[in-house]
Amino acid sequence: MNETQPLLSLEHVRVGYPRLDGRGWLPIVEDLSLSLARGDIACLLGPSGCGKSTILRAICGFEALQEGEIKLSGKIVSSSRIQVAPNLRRVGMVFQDFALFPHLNVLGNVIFGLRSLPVHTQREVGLAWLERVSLADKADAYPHELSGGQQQRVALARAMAPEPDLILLDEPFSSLDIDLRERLAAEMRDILKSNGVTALLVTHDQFEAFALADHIGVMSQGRMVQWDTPYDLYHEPSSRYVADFIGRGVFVPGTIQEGATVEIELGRLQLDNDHHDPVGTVVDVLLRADDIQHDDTSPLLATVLRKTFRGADFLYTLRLDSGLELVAYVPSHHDHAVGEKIGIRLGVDHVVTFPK
Ligand SMILES: Nc1ncnc2c1ncn2[C@@H]1O[C@H](COP(=O)(O)OP(=O)(O)OP(=O)(O)O)[C@@H](O)[C@H]1O
Repeated sequence: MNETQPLLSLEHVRVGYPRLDGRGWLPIVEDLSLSLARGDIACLLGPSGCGKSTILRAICGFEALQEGEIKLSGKIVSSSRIQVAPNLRRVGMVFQDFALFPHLNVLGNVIFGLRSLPVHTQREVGLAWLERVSLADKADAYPHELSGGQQQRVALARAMAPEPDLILLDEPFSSLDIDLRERLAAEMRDILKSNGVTALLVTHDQFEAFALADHIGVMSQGRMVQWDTPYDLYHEPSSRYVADFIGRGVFVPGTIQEGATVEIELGRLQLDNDHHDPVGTVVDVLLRADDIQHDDTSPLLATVLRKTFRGADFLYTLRLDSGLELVAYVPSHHDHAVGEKIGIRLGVDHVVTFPK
């Protein structure tokens, strides 16, 4: 096994579905490349219909490629000419609806993919997996007797028991309530990491992606627009699309000034050393909700236009006298009324600009 070789790589992959009128193909995934190291957890994030599930299906071997290649451990498993059967790929899949077998008990579900092993080994492996997902006491229960979160963990154990090289998870938490989702996302990361499993997950919930993934790929209309760590995706979005899609924020106009700074209505901000726009260039500056801080002593006042209670904080939408609108996370004990003026100041750590 070559340790430096990616476990999964997609190179210029193109997938389409036949058009209903029979005239050619409807392009769904276009020129998509990505690579995943052994033990990494990655997440595809993007709006509904951008082709995330189609990519998972292509990696599993359920969809053929029109162009490009998919390699697992360096070996081509899909191309326009090669299509290795799904059951020979050593890829496990957890679907959105878990798809547990209702007539099998929990242990029966988990050992479903182990039929080539002796019966006592199947049982041993199955029980060990139930232990890992904290469901050892539910081995004899049937799926309908379990909560959504428990069913989800059975589905995960079932997919992991045959020790696939790669596990694919298609919106595994989408049918669960929000508290459970957050907890399970963290649990899932621990289970995957402690077992050294490589995983690719699809979601359209960015917080789920942040909680789980080492790398996130943001997609738009079948293309990968940025493949990065969660931190860099948030702090260094490469396009307006990504900046808009990830986190809350607004774009405010600014002008590049001497000394690698940018002047915006709220003050002057220091740019990174690698910023090369000439002085006088008009740009848009990304101001995240966490770049605006509430400060009662600040002379800079903004009117509260809207507020959303989020538990620990409020998301305030604010308007300056000039009409410029901003968003700000403010600790929730600062409970100001809509229409009230509050003091704010800039607390930008890393300035991101985009061409106007
Ligand atoms: N079997 C199919 N035949 C024709 N079109 C399909 C088929 N499956 C999916 N599509 C279309 O392909 C596009 C991408 O679908 P896909 O399920 O990959 O998107 P997604 O990003 O996973 O969306 P969501 O987040 O809503 O699940 C959609 O426009 C969908 O209607």
